Amino acid sequence: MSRKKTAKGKGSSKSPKASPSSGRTGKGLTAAAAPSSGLVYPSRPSISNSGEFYDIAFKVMLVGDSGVGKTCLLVRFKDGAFLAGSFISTVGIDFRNKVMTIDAVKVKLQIWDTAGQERFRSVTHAYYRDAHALLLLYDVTNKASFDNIRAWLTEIHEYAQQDVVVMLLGNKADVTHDRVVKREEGEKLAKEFGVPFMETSAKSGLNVELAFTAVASSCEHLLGFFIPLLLSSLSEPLRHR
Ligand SMILES: Nc1nc2c(ncn2[C@@H]2O[C@H](COP(=O)(O)OP(=O)(O)OP(=O)(O)O)[C@@H](O)[C@H]2O)c(=O)[nH]1
Ligand SMILES: [Mg+2]
Repeated sequence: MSRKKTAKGKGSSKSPKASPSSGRTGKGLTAAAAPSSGLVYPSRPSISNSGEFYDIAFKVMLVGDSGVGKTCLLVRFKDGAFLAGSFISTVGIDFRNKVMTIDAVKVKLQIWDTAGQERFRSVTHAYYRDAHALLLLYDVTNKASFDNIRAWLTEIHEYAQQDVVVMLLGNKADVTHDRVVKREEGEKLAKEFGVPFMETSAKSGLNVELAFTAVASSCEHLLGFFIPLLLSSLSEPLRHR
């Protein structure tokens, strides 16, 4: 079943044609982006679409087979809710923003929710280049989605930046009876590829906040690089926060 999903949040793109780099030089930003990373570095705290101030922004992409729970994970993280009911497959690509505070720095995550269906793969490829981090999901109740992780990693290496942060997530960990991929198998695969791993559940909320926090923190190699610049140009209100 495949129905077109409408964008809900203020930060959502209205069509799959939204520019992959739309957050980089978005309205109100004076972005001095790193040439290779595409890091958004406002010269002073900027304001997100939701009206929240932020200091720095990262683009995170959710990728993985259709049905693994990418959209549900994003909705759980953004809205704290679970999309129960019939499966509405994502068409093209969509994004939502969320501002988090990490080490006293307001980090805006622009999270791109991609369509897992093969027919949208070329659309997704165009967005890899600008991503700072990728959350690669499989479904612990779907062996094929786990087996396809190698192919996803190959694709990531082909299209994403070399220093992109990748994290492997085994989603639907709340399901016990239909589980076909053991936690240890996920751990082993992640170890083989040298990426962090955790199991999540968009349904129960297990590790959802943690996964996004971890991925944002892992972007610290970018953040760390820019921190001296960031601190030197912070406006007074932020210093007093
Ligand atoms: N039990 C359980 N079901 C989940 C979980 N996450 C998602 N689902 C269900 O899995 C189905 C697919 O979820 P989606 O989030 O739409 O999957 P997707 O990866 O976005 O799929 P595409 O948009 O086609 O790429 C839906 O029926 C969800 O209700 C979870 O953590 N636990
Ligand atoms: Mg989806």
